[in-house]
Amino acid sequence: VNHAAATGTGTGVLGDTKTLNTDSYSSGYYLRDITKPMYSTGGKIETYTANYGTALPGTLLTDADNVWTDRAAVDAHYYAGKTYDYYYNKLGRNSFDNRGATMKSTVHYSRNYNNAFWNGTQMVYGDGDGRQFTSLSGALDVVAHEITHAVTERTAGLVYEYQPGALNESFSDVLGNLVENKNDPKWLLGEDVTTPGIAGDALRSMSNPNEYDQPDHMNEYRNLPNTREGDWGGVHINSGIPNKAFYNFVTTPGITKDNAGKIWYRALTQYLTSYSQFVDARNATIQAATDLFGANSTEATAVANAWTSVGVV
Ligand SMILES: Cc1cccc(C(=O)O)c1OC(=O)C1CC1
Ligand SMILES: [Zn+2]
Repeated sequence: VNHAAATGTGTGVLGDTKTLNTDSYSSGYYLRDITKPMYSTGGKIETYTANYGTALPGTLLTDADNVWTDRAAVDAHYYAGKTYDYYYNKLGRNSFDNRGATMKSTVHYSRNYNNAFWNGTQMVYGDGDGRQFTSLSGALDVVAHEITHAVTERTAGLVYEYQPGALNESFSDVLGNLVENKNDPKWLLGEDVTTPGIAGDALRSMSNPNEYDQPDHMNEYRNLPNTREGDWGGVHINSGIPNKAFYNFVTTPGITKDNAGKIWYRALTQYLTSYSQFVDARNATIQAATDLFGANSTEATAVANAWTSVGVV
């Protein structure tokens, strides 16, 4: 059966209408995007449902008339495509492995599941419990955050504990917001899917980490145990420090989001390694800015000042 690219429409988690890249087959459509450059070597974007179970990847979603009503699936698919586009067009990376690997997402994972994760092979999204979260694929910053965990795993390999783990989390928050590209002065994370009953809140804030109980300076670094209860040494807590450094950098006059993304991406993929500490991230981002814009450039100077401002010297 020959595959042909088709254009469908779908309703997203927040009730919005989106145009979807789908794949037509004999008697219907697959939720499969075969329009990306990676398709030249077989790479696709595919979206599955776990049907509220935990077997992965579950079932590839199909539809008879190319009008898609599974809201979590619509957003997982559409936002994975947007994330692919950012990495390819802005950073020259071809999927998470830079070799055009197929990007698989599964929605409706388990029940009332307040979590989203990269499991080493694919993205997985819960539907939330309707109080803490709504379906987690409903936010582009969340989807790009998860896909960036895959990029980090394939490049720097920052281990998910203590300072390297907090850097791992921070790079996902940074790229999550750069891909989402909202005019959000607070650079929030997860604002579209957290507490559907409460407006204006989020999981984290890069402009003011303290607002969500994260440190924003080394003198507030939290020494936590490398356990589940200790958030693996505080990877989602101490990430406030590199997050604040990035915020201070990207809001410096003369610094553009695109150039900030290029610098952070170059540091992640060319200089950082498994056990890099915050000070290594300082040096890696200064070196990346120097490589791209010169030693005394506005960028290189602003990067150094940003890390100094959060006590990483
Ligand atoms: C919701 C959630 C729970 C646990 C881990 C993560 C994780 O991926 O680290 C997670 O997703 C996020 O943090 C995204 C950015 C909002
Ligand atoms: Zn994460």
